[in-house]
Amino acid sequence: MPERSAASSYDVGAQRFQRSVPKIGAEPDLAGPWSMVNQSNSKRKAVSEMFILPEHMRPTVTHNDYTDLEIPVIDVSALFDPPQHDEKVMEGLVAQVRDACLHWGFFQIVNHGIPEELLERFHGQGKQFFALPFAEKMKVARQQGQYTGYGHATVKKGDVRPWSEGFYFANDGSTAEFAKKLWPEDTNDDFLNSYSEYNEKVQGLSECLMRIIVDGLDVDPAYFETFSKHAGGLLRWNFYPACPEPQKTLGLKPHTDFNLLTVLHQGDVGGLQIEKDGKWIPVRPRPGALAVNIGDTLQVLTNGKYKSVPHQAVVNATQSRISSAYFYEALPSTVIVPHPDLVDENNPLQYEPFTGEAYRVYKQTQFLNTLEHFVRKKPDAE
Ligand SMILES: O=C(O)CCC(=O)C(=O)O
Ligand SMILES: [Fe+2]
Repeated sequence: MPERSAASSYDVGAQRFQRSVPKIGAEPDLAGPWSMVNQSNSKRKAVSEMFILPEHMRPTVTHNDYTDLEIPVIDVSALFDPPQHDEKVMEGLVAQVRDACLHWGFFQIVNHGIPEELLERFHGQGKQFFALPFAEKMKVARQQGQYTGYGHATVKKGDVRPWSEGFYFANDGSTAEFAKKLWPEDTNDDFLNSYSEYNEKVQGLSECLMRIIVDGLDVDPAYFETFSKHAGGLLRWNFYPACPEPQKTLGLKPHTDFNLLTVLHQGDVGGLQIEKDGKWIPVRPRPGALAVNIGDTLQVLTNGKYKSVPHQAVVNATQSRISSAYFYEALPSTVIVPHPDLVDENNPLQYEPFTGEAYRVYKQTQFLNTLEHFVRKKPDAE
């Protein structure tokens, strides 16, 4: 249960909704970062108790147990090449994306226009950052009420620790501040440049993806502009050190993402798993490809038509791994309400209105199934 809560209400059309919304209570978990616990002896043979999950929560499928199940891989070059004016090619792309959103909530993309060199350069900076001594990294620790910096925004005191560390970036000047704290003598241009180049490219790509995702819904696209017009993104590096007992812990516990859509650079080591029909499916990394998943906000805007896919990250005994997740999201203050054209007698309104802010806060208390908190109660239960 949240420690503190506040009532908040939104007016939407003629209706007024009241929600109990927890305040930002999650303290940055200074007891948590992986390197603090493991700084003195990262080669130890056993995993500290605080990372060990109860048996029923442990991973059931290893990081590289790839199956033949066809996770969609979509060539999106039509977004950039001259064929974008060729209706047939665009229609084909929209149809593939629509199919993936309906059946998977997830797909991989190739020929997406972000150079592999840039992906590698940005990851290289991540590797250097996480290799810094713990005390150095703590100079940029996430502060209470903030979403940027070093730490895990979704981990609370008392949780079993994830076998990972995170670093959150926002495009608001905080990255330059972090660079100054980490490298006061010389602000490490490579760190700042690779972040801003990658951020700009991945933001542009997310905008294009959002447009083709919306095109596949066959509804008035203008409605979505309210949410995507001011959309921005939070970026997170996830670092998963090699783990002596990978079967007892998880790099990231099962969750859905909160936002419109996520563009993930998996790196070249497996670890990402998505849930499909009640089974965990490892996603085989493809050189240069990016993974895309639908987030909870888009699930709500489509009134549940497109599903936000549950996913998790497992770790392995020999290789560390780094991933970068770009969370393309509506302005946190925007009230999220399903598209009216997707609500009818056969598809009743599924969610109560909420803001991204309220959702983010709630996510800190409940990592998986966060959206359940905002599911509309059946009229007879009201
Ligand atoms: O690292 C991964 O493969 C998954 C990352 C992820 O799910 C996240 O950052 O939300
Ligand atoms: Fe995620």
